[in-house]
Amino acid sequence: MRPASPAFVPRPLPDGYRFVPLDDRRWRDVADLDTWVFPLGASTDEHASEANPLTWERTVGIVGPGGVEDGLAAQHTSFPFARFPVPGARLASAGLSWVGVHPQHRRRGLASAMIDHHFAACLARNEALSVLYASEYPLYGRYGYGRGCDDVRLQIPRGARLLDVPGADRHTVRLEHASQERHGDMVARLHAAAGDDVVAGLNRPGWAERETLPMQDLWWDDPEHLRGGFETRRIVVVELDGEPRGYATFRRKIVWDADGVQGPVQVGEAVALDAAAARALWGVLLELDLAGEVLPYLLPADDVVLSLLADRRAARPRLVDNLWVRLVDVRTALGGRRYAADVDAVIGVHDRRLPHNEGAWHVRGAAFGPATCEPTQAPPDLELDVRELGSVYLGAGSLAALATAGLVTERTPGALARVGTAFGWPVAPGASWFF
Ligand SMILES: CC(=O)SCCNC(=O)CCNC(=O)[C@H](O)C(C)(C)COP(=O)(O)OP(=O)(O)OC[C@H]1O[C@@H](n2cnc3c(N)ncnc32)[C@H](O)[C@@H]1OP(=O)(O)O
Repeated sequence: MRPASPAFVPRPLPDGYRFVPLDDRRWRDVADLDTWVFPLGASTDEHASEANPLTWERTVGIVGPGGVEDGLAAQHTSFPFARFPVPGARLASAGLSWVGVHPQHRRRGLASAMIDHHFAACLARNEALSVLYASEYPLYGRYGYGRGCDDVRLQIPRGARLLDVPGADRHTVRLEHASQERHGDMVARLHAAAGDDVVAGLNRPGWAERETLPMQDLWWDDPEHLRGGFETRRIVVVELDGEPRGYATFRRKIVWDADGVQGPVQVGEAVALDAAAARALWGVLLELDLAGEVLPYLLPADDVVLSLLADRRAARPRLVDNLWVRLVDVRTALGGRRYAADVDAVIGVHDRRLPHNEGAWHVRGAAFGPATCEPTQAPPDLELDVRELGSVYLGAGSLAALATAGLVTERTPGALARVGTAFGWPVAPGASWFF
């Protein structure tokens, strides 16, 4: 054991600002600030008429010196992921989102105070992790978030050849307008099943489910200003003996030019329960008439389509940062995941913001079995900042690579290889939807 750490004291707001709780009556103010923060092209009225994805008790505003009448100076919310997938397990986590400061009030510490407020709320709710999509890459490292995984974006030429998979041609295909009423349950069921058991009992870390109704409403909402000239959302469902085995949402846009008629097809979320279903699904997506290229995004870095494409290079794969991860409670987070190799190591963690995370942690567990994490006074085998821990936590990233950049220090020879192997995971992490 070691002496208790000093308590976490959230950074205060600048003079004249105060936090305010928000509820349904403030939805228009929240939507209005959102139009200032994210210039999406919707008017306040249009934005306020869209599905409200917020859980109010997790949504906090800031008002400035002018008081409530001046509207909101800043706001943030978080999505409740009670069952967020981490390697081999699930942990209560908070999906931080809607972080925004009115341009009138920027660069005076409002966001920093909000992030501390968020960490305090996570600790009070026993959420060991906070995860997010970063609007701009440099924003969140300073708060201890690490780039937890990448997703892959593709530009697949229409008609690109796919490898044959036995049984694919036994599937039937339905092409329909995507509808929450009609497809909501099927999509939720297949999405969850695809993340739980990617292969032989291995889950996909980061594969966040849309756990609450507001999250589902957010995903299904299809406002015109977010379509960028594309059609309304469509869905392809592949079935075997009448049972859905995969789906993909997509939108098309027609382009008429001197080369003829062609256009992009955006693929929103593509999920299949096995290789044959995936082959059937992508076979349809790549053969849509009047298409030039097919543009899936938010695919995990090991998505099945990458292995099915006969010419992967022609699909011009590009890696983009997906979820960012912050260990708010290192002890629960390190003890709450599983490891891909036996682990028995002391990890020294530096955390300038959350003092209870600072210090040495003894992590023990057998390969793919439950693990424990206890504070210790033993000397660390490895030392790193909590940000680097976030970037390897979901099983992507590499401690060795971070060490080459001086971001991880090996104190016990061999620890980097052993612990780095244990932190990996055979299935690439990634989330399939923006929150
Ligand atoms: C999970 C999500 O919700 S992602 C969405 C984030 N929101 C957006 O991108 C919306 C547009 N931007 C904004 O609303 C604001 O500029 C925010 C939220 C990014 C920052 O708010 P501010 O109140 O100005 O930030 P604050 O004054 O607390 O600055 C914190 C630090 O971040 C830095 N910072 C702020 N904005 C940026 C930026 N766009 N790029 C790089 N650094 C930035 C500041 O320089 C400061 O650095 P320091 O800690 O070294 O002093």
